[in-house]
Amino acid sequence: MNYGPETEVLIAGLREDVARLHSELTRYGLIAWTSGNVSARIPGRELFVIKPSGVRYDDLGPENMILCDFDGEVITETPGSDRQPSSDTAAHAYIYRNMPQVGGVVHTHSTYATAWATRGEEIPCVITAMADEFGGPVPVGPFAVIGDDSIGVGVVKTLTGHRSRAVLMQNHGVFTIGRDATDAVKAAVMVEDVARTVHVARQLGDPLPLPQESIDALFSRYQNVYGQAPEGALQ
Ligand SMILES: O=C(CO)[C@@H](O)[C@H](O)COP(=O)(O)O
Repeated sequence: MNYGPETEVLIAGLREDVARLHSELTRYGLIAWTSGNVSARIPGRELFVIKPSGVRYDDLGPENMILCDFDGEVITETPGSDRQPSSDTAAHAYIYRNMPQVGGVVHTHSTYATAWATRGEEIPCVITAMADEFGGPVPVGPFAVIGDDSIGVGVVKTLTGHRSRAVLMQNHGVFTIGRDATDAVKAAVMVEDVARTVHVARQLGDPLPLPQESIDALFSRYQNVYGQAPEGALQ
């Protein structure tokens, strides 16, 4: 299948990005063995690229990322199409179909965030870094078994209209969304960081809540002012 020169260049670039971004999950200790996955939407097309299922991270490359449509079907006769796509492909596809502002999706079983998910407990917004990055608590999504739309349905239901780009899927792990795949990977890194900090704080006592007006002000600054080229909140 050929989508024309402009789209083919986009697809090639996103294959490179998604393959490289998987190494960020190992770099930040967010995955074990072949767990987790990253995908990126092809702008302007009902297509996305995602990792192949169960392939070691050291063996991932642009050529084995898999191009799928928004029904989660592999586009045949494209690089990587000889393998099975991620077992979360249906979830990623559902998110792209139902959240047009989302350009990237990440799933991990990162330790501290997944520990919060096992309790079905949201991470309370008690540090300024959470206000900056998530605009409030990191919410919990419903328990859902892998393999069909149900995880995607839970992610979309929880995150639509929510400031957070991360959701703790009960008894399973983390899903994050972003403007692009890099943004979603950042959310996965940051949710594990804050999950760990708040977990440690809770071992020593009761963390003090942040005033809502401070959370709002911190989120607005971080999303609209912080850094070199702020792009504003995702939603
Ligand atoms: O949670 C699960 C399996 O229960 C999956 O999300 C794995 O963590 C990654 O699967 P692949 O992307 O390699 O298929």
